[in-house]
Amino acid sequence: MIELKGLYKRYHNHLHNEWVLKDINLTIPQGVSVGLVGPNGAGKSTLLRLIGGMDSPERGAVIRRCRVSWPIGLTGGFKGSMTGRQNVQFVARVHGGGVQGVKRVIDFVEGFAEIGPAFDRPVQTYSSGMRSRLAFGLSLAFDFDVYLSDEATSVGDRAFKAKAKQAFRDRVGKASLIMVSHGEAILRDMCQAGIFLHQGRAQWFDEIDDAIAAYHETSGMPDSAPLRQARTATWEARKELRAVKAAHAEAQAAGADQAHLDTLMASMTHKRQLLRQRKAELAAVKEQADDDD
Ligand SMILES: Nc1ncnc2c1ncn2[C@@H]1O[C@H](COP(=O)(O)OP(=O)(O)OP(=O)(O)O)[C@@H](O)[C@H]1O
Repeated sequence: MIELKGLYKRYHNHLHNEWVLKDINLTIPQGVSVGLVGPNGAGKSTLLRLIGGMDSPERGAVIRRCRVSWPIGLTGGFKGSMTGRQNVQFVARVHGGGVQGVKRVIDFVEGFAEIGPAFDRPVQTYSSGMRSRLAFGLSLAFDFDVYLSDEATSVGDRAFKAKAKQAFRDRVGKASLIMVSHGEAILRDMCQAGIFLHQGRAQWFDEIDDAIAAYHETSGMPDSAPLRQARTATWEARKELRAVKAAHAEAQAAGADQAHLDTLMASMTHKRQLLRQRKAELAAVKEQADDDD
């Protein structure tokens, strides 16, 4: 669980002296993945940095009752003159875990980043995509309860993004995600709840769809009734699929008999088909809405 208590944040410079965040009070429950939404400059990245402890609030407190990662893909912390391997080794040592732990982290990052011999070259010779691969691998090498992800820092090519997404999916049930993205599809895909940031204030929504709808509402492009309906139907289908997946994982862990597992598998296939159908319907409604504009 993460508690945000009376958070205030502003930056002091010649351009900026306004509150970016004003009196934010929220509790993020354990195991719930959350998307941060809001317009450019609303303070999403700022809030994520405060949650991760990369920056401190002017007033208030962030109480972390779990292990929280640094923002995934953050490349700023690497030492350019050291190789990828040396950088990873350094972070792994700082985190403890002994010789075996350090070796496990290095092996994981080398395998995950897939940058070949460049792993043994100085980081200052890397392209931004290569740095990003190294940083992603490094974040995912540690078992955090909550991973932070900011699209501003998590660049990478398509194939690599898919790999990172899969890595998150594999952790569902074990860890959760707090994510900043303007990509609504990825937010819907990865998050259950949402925080909508607007004019320094934060509003919590149990459903990411409702947070996105609130954002659309205030940005002057409210969703039409058919679009809202199609979104809700897609959301319901996604929720049902998640529930069956969780039941299957639980049954498997508890050593349930094969017949029960088969029934759950069949149900999963059905729910997947249903979700595909709902997504297609949603895409059609969106296309219609775009044509009407
Ligand atoms: N280091 C900084 N120094 C001064 N001002 C900053 C700094 N970081 C952010 N800001 C300002 O704080 C406000 C919130 O920025 P932030 O990056 O948190 O917003 P955001 O919602 O993540 O935006 P975007 O969607 O454009 O990425 C902006 O007005 C920005 O200019």
